[in-house]
Amino acid sequence: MNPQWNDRAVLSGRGLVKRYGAQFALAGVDIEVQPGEAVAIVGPSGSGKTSLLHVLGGIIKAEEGEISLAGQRIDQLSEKGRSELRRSEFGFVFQQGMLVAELTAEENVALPMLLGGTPRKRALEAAREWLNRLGLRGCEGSRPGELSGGQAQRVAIARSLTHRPKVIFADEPTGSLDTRTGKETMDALLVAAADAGASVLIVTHDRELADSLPRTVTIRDGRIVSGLVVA
Ligand SMILES: Nc1ncnc2c1ncn2[C@@H]1O[C@H](COP(=O)(O)OP(=O)(O)OP(=O)(O)O)[C@@H](O)[C@H]1O
Repeated sequence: MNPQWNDRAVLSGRGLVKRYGAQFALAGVDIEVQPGEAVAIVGPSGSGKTSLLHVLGGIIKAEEGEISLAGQRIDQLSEKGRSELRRSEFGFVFQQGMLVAELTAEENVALPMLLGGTPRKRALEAAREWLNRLGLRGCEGSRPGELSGGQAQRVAIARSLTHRPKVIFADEPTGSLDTRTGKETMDALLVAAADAGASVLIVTHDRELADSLPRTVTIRDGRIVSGLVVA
């Protein structure tokens, strides 16, 4: 391991480069996330925010650079290894909850656990507990089409946390909600993540939301221009 890396960081990226043809989505990004830390990632449209989230979360591979999770290199994992990592160590919340329409709220939340081999009864119990923590008691049997936008995002948040991931990656998680519901949903995400001891990386266009987090990283043209250092 590079001796300059901070042992405390739960997630580190060094020299990350991601290209699409001649276009640099990431042009050499260094970033460190501490355990339990909540970090906003802001920047103009097309600056590389989603690319950074996807590279760090193992959804896509960078062409260059090193990524480390709790001190272990993860950037050289195979597709299968990255898929297992995403399922066991990371949680994801997207702008549209991406819930499975045919499944109930509790089945949606239980899904990552079921895929990870947890017995159905135990997975559903844990799912109900998380739904309860996110203020969704009574919605366990509802399907996504029967939920409001804010409720659906809370289900997605519960789903991202049930397997106790080290890091949650959230891409515009409140982008499709009205301001008040967005703020309530964001608060719910931050409280639940803190409860679970997970770090959170949140891509957002919402300045107010970003300012409410302890640390904001600004990215421009694929490079971090501020917020590199932990406050
Ligand atoms: N799949 C892709 N194919 C080609 N180019 C891409 C692809 N994904 C991203 N890019 C390009 O990479 C650059 C960074 O895109 P990215 O989506 O990471 O930015 P962003 O900051 O998340 O943008 P936005 O705020 O609009 O979502 C942009 O120039 C974009 O056009």
